[in-house]
Amino acid sequence: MPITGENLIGAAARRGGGETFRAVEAATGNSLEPAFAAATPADVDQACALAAEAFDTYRETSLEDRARFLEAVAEAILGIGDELIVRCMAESGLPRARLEGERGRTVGQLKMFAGVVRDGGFLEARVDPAQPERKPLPRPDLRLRQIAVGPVAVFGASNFPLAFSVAGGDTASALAAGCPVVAKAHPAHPGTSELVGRAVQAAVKQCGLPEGVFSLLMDAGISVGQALVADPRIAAVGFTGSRRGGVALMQAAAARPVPIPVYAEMSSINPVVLLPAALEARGRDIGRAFAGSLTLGSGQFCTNPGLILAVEGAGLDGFVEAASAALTEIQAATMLTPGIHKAYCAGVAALETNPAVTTLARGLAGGTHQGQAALFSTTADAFLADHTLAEEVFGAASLVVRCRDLATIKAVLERLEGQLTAALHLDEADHDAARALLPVLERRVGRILVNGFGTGVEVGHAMVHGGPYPATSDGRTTSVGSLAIHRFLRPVSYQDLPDALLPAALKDANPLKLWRRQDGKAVAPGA
Ligand SMILES: NC(=O)C1=CN([C@@H]2O[C@H](COP(=O)(O)OP(=O)(O)OC[C@H]3O[C@@H](n4cnc5c(N)ncnc54)[C@H](O)[C@@H]3O)[C@@H](O)[C@H]2O)C=CC1
Ligand SMILES: O=C(O)CCC(=O)C(=O)O
Repeated sequence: MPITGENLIGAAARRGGGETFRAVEAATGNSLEPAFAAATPADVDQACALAAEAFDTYRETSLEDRARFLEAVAEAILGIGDELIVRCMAESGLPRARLEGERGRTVGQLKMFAGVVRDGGFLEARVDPAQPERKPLPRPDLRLRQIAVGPVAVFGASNFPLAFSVAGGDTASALAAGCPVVAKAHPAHPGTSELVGRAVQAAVKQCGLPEGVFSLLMDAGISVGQALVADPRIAAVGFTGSRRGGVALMQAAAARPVPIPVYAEMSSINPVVLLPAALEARGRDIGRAFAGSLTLGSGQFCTNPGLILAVEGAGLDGFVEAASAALTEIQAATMLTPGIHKAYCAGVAALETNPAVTTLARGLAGGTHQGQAALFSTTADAFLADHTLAEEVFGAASLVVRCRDLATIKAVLERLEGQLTAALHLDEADHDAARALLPVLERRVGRILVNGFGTGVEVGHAMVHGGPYPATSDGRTTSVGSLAIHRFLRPVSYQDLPDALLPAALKDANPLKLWRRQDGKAVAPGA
């Protein structure tokens, strides 16, 4: 499939009239063909108009048709073949195996949402039948279902060019909810975005859906994104990226005459707590495993373990020695963009020159665009006194905070901002200590894990990839897993509507065969 550099607006592919830009080969910094042209305000307007036009038809597609559409998108992505992986490797600098795995995750995610749609449970159908005889007042017939919120703007992430981009988790969950999507391609991988966008476009056509169900807009700057979020037809936003970008979109969305929700996944340093018995028994092993997680994908994961908390002592020394030894042998790896590499180097330099911080280890030095791993340490007092030490350094850098005792670990956790994940390394003798930390962690993070690291999010029904601000803009939700669909739904009640006018999910005969809540109790279809 040739990459043309066009915007995909409904069923059309049209060259933008805005500024031109080229993708950059991550490893060399060289420009790649072809030239892309940014969408114009008229393109944004048309994509939003088509999305609004498609909305009422698309949101009432049958559950089976919508599920088949999601599966068709998955098949179309696979149908691109190796060309997708090759282009994505060039644009992102990520290795083949990682991108093949990420493609599998993207396709699996779409198929999982197809299953969620077929199941129909997300509609949360509730029926409170009328009670005309109730005293002192009769009760009306009340029924509730969830409906799609409207067209959703999705911002692809730089660090997951497939699973968190054009047809990634935000798009899959929005389409599953019944929302048309207008995607804004990340300028770090426009060719990958176009290939995936064309696959979605083809699936829309193949399934006979209105063309406005999906559009894809290009821009190397921020004006298309700003226009998209400001457009009155956009009803919600999905975003993964920097805190600055996410906050800018939150502000743009809040400043509209009709504000809309922004679901932004932003920064996180993902504390890892090493508890004493585990540290004593296997500190070195944990250190080696940590070095692997830290440097995965050149550290460009928002789940990257950026902060280690432990009580000082021989166990922690063993961890540090083993982690440092492993890191000094790890090759530097190409980062996603020159900008991200520059930001990483600046973050590392700030830690290196901070008088309260000691450099424990650096990975092997690399080429111009390669990130060199870094491990630092500081004391709890210094960490608590300097808020810059708690800022995300996006890449393979981490800070060990030496604590006096468990109470100090708890005090540090209490002071952290919201996080996506927290990991506890523990043995049975650490259970009491862990029990004391769990309430703090529950308040601070979206996912708590034991004897592992947060990198590599499982896509499933019980996953939360979210967390309190600034990990995300709205800690009540997740951007990964089936619960993500709820970001793009809202409940509507139907009072005393005749059966003929009720949506199928709520009709007396329950034609969709849904589990429903009748008077608050779960009732099986046919019961
Ligand atoms: N925590 C995380 O998951 C991630 C964090 N980052 C951090 O973000 C930095 C920059 O990386 P990017 O991927 O380029 O993220 P970014 O936040 O700068 O950009 C992401 C997307 O949002 C758009 N955007 C950004 N600011 C905007 C604004 N004010 N108005 C409208 N649209 C806007 C961009 O055009 C792009 O499409 C990295 O160096 C890293 O520090 C990046 C990726 C993931
Ligand atoms: O660790 C993962 O699998 C996902 C990480 C993520 O969501 C991100 O880096 O943006």
